[in-house]
Amino acid sequence: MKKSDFPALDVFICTADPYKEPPIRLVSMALSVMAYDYPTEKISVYVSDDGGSQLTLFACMEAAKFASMTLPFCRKTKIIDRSPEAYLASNHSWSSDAKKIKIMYESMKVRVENVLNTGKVSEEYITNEQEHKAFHKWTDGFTRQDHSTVIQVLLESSKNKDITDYLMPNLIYLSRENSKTSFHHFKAGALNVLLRVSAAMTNAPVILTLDCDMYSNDPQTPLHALCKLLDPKLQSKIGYVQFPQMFRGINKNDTYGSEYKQNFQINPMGMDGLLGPSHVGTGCYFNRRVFFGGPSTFISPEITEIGPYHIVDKPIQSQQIMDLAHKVEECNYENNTKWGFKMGFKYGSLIEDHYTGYRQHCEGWRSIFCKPKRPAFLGDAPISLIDGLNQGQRWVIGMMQVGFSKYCPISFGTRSMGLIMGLTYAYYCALLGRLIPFTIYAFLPQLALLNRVTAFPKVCI
Ligand SMILES: O=c1ccn([C@@H]2O[C@H](COP(=O)(O)OP(=O)(O)O[C@H]3O[C@H](CO)[C@@H](O)[C@H](O)[C@H]3O)[C@@H](O)[C@H]2O)c(=O)[nH]1
Ligand SMILES: [Mn+2]
Repeated sequence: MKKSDFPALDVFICTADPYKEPPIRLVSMALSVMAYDYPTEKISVYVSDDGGSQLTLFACMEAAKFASMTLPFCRKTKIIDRSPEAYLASNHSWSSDAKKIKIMYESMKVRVENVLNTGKVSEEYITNEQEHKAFHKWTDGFTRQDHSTVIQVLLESSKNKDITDYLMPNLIYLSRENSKTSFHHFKAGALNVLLRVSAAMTNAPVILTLDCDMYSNDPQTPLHALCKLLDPKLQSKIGYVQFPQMFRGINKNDTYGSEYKQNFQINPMGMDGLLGPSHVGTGCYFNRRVFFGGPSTFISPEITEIGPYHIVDKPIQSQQIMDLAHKVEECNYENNTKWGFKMGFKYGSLIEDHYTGYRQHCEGWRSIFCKPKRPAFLGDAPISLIDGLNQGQRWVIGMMQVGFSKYCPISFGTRSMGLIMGLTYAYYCALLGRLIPFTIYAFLPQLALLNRVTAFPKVCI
């Protein structure tokens, strides 16, 4: 396949709180994707900010400026670590260009962290009229739960060039409209807004979804994914290509079991022999069509321009495109539509990723597991006990919501996907069953000890 025939790629990065998810990490994530070994003008990065924070917008603006220096550097030196944070921490030769990048990165980091510490973007950091206008949207009444839309195009591929006069990717910041009176459906809601806004602006046939607490660890990843996604024998049925979630910074013994090797690496290998791995929320390349009904039952969205077959033929910032993007993003837009139920990411479970992948398998889609030797993405796992427990609790409740819904894997799943695949998903719902032996195990030894009863068989030596 010629490079010019590569499909366009829309990348979604979700963030929700600048204090829990440091914006400098988000910057690394965005830069590592913008520097993919892929035709730059075909990449569009959308950052969804559910925190509605000007601090996050500021970090994205810094990323856009920094990119015009680092993208040519990455192209020239062909370094593998494209996340500046990972590159600067690695062992490599310090050419004068690398030293310059280091100085620039560090001063950017100081600015981003200063803004975070003071809680606002001070005048000295605002460099032009356009930025001024963008930050003016944060009026007094602007709160995280109640605010109007912010869509800010920070880089436009057809206009912005890097310092070597080379095209840049698109970079768009988006904070969806939020109101106390309408329900926002957490990350699933954010992803559905991203699906519609990106359809209005670029409508790439391939979508990559990412969490902000990670970075791309291999610039060849889109090529690995596309080899599978565009396989001519299976293409019409492949919904997504899932990479495993892998982590950095976990201590040697993984004290809190945060690596979840079984869920992220072992089970998907087995499922790959059936209809394919479940979706794990991040590091996943989707065929855009998978969000609009099964492979042979296309569901058309309420506006044809946001359907998967529409070709965008106007510049991103043209009035018509911006009007459409604002319209499909409003918080009441989904009322009386099929979004979240028949279309897009599915609502109804705390683990929208697992549930959406499951429903797509039921609709007849296949998925593929892709685990190259070098981890494609590296993320942060919860490292404190409380965070680990909270995450586990959320996952178990989410699985239970699927198990007790009308789409229960044992009844609905086995009918739609076959017995084994249905049981594979049922296994996840049954995780709650562990509650009983775990609780007994937590209390029984202590009770036995206090009552001087032997709970375990005696060892005969
Ligand atoms: O209202 C919200 C809440 C969360 N997020 C984002 O969703 C992602 C995941 O949230 P996190 O709190 O990090 O949850 P984890 O349990 O660590 O995430 C795992 O589990 C989630 C639910 O199954 C998946 O969505 C994730 O991809 C998967 O990594 C983060 O990037 C958040 O910024 C939003 O965009 N909006
Ligand atoms: Mn996370």
